[in-house]
Amino acid sequence: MRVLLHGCNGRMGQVLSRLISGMDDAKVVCGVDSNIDKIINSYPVYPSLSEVKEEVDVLIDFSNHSCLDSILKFGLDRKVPLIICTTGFSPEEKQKMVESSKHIPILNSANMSLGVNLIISLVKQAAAVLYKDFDIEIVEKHHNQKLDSPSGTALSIADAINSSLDNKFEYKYGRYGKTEKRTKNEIGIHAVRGGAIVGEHDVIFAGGGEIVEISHSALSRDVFGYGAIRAAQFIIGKAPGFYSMKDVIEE
Ligand SMILES: NC(=O)C1=CN([C@@H]2O[C@H](COP(=O)(O)OP(=O)(O)OC[C@H]3O[C@@H](n4cnc5c(N)ncnc54)[C@H](OP(=O)(O)O)[C@@H]3O)[C@@H](O)[C@H]2O)C=CC1
Ligand SMILES: O=C(O)C1=N[C@H](C(=O)O)C[C@H](O)C1
Repeated sequence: MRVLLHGCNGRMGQVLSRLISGMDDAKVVCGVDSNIDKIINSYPVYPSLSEVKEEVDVLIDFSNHSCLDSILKFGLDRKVPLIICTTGFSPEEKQKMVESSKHIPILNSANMSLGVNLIISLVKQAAAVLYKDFDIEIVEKHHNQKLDSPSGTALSIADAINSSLDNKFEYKYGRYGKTEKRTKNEIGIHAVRGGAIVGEHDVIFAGGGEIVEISHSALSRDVFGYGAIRAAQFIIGKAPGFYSMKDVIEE
């Protein structure tokens, strides 16, 4: 598998470089990063996708949401499947991905770990049983270099719960300045930023007499890296479409 790493000099790009360098059946053939002076790589690195000369089988992206248009253009022009792991996309940007996936296979997931994708199905089950009597709050914790808040994973968890309950919940991002009581139809979403926290998500179902918590802690970025590699292996040869990690795990 010939991989193009988009965002190759970032934290996740470097994890992917290391993991793929230890594989016999995969190779990073080139990378793209706006910061080309930062790191010496064993493969060519370009400042933009328009300069890439190599033939690749898949593009794995861990960069910034502002790169979306150039990634979609590259995928569409070169007929290359895309694994988009970046977070912080607006609803309009997500819609652009969906439109492009009519022509090429695109997988987008805010969290590539097996564990988070498992808890997404667990929280849906829990919410279906508990939602009438329990308040639902999500707390996410990440390192102090993270740009987007709340995390893409926290939003995916909230969306999973909400879509399984007829989208009747409204999201409340923190409660600064609020002077009224919590209502039944809200999901609270809270972001903590500090130190080197890799990524933690707690989904709290708080009832009158008991609390149920479903939590995930990433102990290393390698879990996201392994998930992205598995997703890349999955998507090569697939028909155009919009895929998720659920498709990878269930194959
Ligand atoms: N789906 C998942 O499982 C995971 C998703 N993520 C997401 O992946 C993204 C990257 O995370 P992380 O690696 O920690 O972030 P980093 O900031 O460490 O890495 C991003 C890299 O992309 C580069 N970059 C930024 N803008 C551009 C551009 N326009 N063109 C080319 N390269 C660009 C950055 O360069 P510069 O330093 O110059 O800005 C940087 O080197 C985030 O959105 C994060 O939330 C992270 C972990 C897991
Ligand atoms: O920026 C990160 O680091 C992470 N971002 C993702 C998110 O926003 O959900 C996934 C992971 O928790 C790490």
